Amino acid sequence: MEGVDHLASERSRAQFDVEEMKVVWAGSRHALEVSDRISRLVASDPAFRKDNRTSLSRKELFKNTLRKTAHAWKRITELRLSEEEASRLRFYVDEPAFTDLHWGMFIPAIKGQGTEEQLQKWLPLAYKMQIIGCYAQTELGHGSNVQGLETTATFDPQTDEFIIHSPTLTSSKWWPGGLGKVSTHAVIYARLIIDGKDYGVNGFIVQLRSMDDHLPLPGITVGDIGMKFGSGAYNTMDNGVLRFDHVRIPRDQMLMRVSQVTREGKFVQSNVPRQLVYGTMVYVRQTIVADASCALSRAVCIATRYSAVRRQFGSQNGGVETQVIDYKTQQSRLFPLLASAYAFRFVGEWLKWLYTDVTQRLQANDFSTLPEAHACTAGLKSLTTSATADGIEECRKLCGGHGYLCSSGLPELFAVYVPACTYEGDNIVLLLQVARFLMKTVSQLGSGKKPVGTTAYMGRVDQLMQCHCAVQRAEDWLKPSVILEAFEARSARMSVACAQNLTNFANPEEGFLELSADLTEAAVAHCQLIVVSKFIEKLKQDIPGKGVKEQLEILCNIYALFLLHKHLGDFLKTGCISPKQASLANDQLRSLYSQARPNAIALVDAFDYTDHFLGSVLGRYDGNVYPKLYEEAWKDPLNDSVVPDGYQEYIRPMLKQQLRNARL
Ligand SMILES: CCCCCCCC/C=C\CCCCCCCCCCCCCCCC(=O)SCCNC(=O)CCNC(=O)[C@H](O)C(C)(C)COP(=O)(O)OP(=O)(O)OC[C@H]1O[C@@H](n2cnc3c(N)ncnc32)[C@H](O)[C@@H]1OP(=O)(O)O
Ligand SMILES: Cc1cc2nc3c(=O)[nH]c(=O)nc-3n(C[C@H](O)[C@H](O)[C@H](O)COP(=O)(O)OP(=O)(O)OC[C@H]3O[C@@H](n4cnc5c(N)ncnc54)[C@H](O)[C@@H]3O)c2cc1C
Repeated sequence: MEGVDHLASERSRAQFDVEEMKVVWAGSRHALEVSDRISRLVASDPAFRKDNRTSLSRKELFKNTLRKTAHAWKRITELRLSEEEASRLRFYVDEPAFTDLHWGMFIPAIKGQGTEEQLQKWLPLAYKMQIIGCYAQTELGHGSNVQGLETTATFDPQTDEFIIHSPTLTSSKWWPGGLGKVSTHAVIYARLIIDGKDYGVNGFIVQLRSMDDHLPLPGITVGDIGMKFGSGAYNTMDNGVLRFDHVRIPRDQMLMRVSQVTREGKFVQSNVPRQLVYGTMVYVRQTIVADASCALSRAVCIATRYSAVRRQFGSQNGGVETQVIDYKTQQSRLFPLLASAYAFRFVGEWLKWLYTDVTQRLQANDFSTLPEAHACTAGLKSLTTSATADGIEECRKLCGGHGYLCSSGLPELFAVYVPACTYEGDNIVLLLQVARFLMKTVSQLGSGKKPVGTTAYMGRVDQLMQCHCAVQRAEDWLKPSVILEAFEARSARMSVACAQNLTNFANPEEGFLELSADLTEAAVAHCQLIVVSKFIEKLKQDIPGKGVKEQLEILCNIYALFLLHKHLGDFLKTGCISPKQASLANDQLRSLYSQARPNAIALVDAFDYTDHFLGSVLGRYDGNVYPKLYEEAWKDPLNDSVVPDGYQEYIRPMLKQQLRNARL
């Protein structure tokens, strides 16, 4: 039935003001207005149609993305959209494209690592898209180990140029998005060689293709690396391969904020830390955390709406069957994901603040918070993307068989999202970075250096090593101070245990390798503490709107107690809580699920996603799932003809053969 809201009765049960929750989710009333307006603009523009993506060939798909990108850019310039509006437009168009790397990495790399003159020369061209750039760091042989990159940039004092060269097959640049078919320029990471001496990896701006006919410039071999996981999905992106054969670039195309090479070929290290060469990754990891809440909330929105529509079993005397959302098992799988989406939203907001703060400090030559910013962005990128990728797959299963159909929107969402666990730093490699930071923090505890920021709790390590959880009744688990202490004690005890175990090794690096699995678990505990504590901090703010804060408190408690339940081994092993307290936490969690139940649909409505953006028959706002699923099936190209192509060649002869055999 068109026009009927099948979820109306669900919506009428909400105990809070959904419009106010939309403001909280968007970040501000202004952000909500922008999001709302731009999402409708995209949804109403046929050029941004995306329901045919999974059935296009790679070539059609890619050309389609080029068309959409050109159209998007035209609309952005015609409507004079602000940076905020353009970035919302990119979000709602919902298609990975070379522009992501141009705006998301190429420009930030120049901004972060270029000198004033370099910014003035390159940024205006890039902002007007008169050049298109990508970020070419990873090679066939090395991705995680950036110091292992093999591409060389050798200074030639005769001509005042660098010679960019790929000395081996494994030095071929491999993966950069936008490189394969589109980019005219790239920020290339290469080993700087002067007079035979290796000065490590630095960034260089290199032109790749002619501005006249788009052909690769002399000495450059470039192409796409081939089809990736899933249909549609990330195949809209031209991830590329690139080789250099002694390509010359002027000296002033080395990004020289961190280190410089003079006309005489002298290497000069600025007073900024070398780690700033890795600065673009810090920036992008922070955006990836914010994006995790978007991808997870989208999957959760689909699974929640569908779980309220879907009925199985439980019919009494011929009455209606039970909505699957009413099963406690469904709630215990779905509601923690709903809570995680909100948790990641708020930690993403906080991380954006942290990044802005560190950037301002860097501009004033204060580098003190860079290690903390690196550890937080690396750890939270790892934690949130792993949880989101797993969460999307769980949402698919929560939708039963229909979740496996492309029309549910979940397979493509998973395929697009899952590489986030690998790109911008493999999630395990990033956790090991956090672990190094934690071990350093623990080792400095005795030195009088007070830990600050997200490790400030380590300053109370003596108390945290001995404290006893005060929970006696299930309701005690609702106290933020109780939750915080349990998470802080767990994290501190796990880090201290690793640090103590490391002392058993004569060689600390050997010890680090041997204990790396334990170290990643300590890093996860620390990152989960950050997410929980930032959710709790958010609730200390003034949050207007009837019932809004109460719902967020329920979600915060679900998030924390779900983690406690999932990682019970950690909490029990480190003696932070007793088995009895664990069981009380579980009782409380069940009660929280019951409290979340009547609000579930409204809590996903607060994401304010259009049906166009969700791209899911199961997640439709009106819940009119079955007629639309039925309709969608008939649109499949296989149903263009009643009798399939190939019948005459393959089916008919087989059937005839069976008939002959039967007669024999
Ligand atoms: C179709 C329609 C379109 C419409 C469009 C219209 C137009 C749109 C307009 C606007 C739109 C705007 C859109 C924007 C969209 C943005 C989206 C962006 C999406 C991006 C997608 C992502 C793609 C993926 C890209 C990549 O993957 S790039 C490659 C990333 N590679 C890695 O991450 C490599 C991982 N490895 C490492 O990071 C390091 O090598 C290592 C693991 C850290 C090891 O380093 P090293 O060998 O040096 O070792 P250590 O000894 O461990 O470290 C030395 C010290 O350095 C410290 N450290 C390390 N890293 C950092 C760091 N990053 N920052 C600071 N410090 C760091 C470390 O802690 C050590 O310190 P110490 O004190 O202990 O010595
Ligand atoms: C879709 C996509 C887009 C990308 N876009 C870009 C781009 O635009 N530009 C760019 O430069 N790159 C890009 N990349 C490359 C990406 O950044 C790397 O693939 C990523 O950093 C992982 O590195 P790797 O492939 O070398 O993995 P590897 O490091 O080879 O990982 C393989 C396995 O080894 C493990 N491992 C590695 N090192 C350690 C260690 N020290 N301790 C324990 N375990 C370890 C990992 O956990 C993993 O399980 C992209 C990749 C993908 C998938």
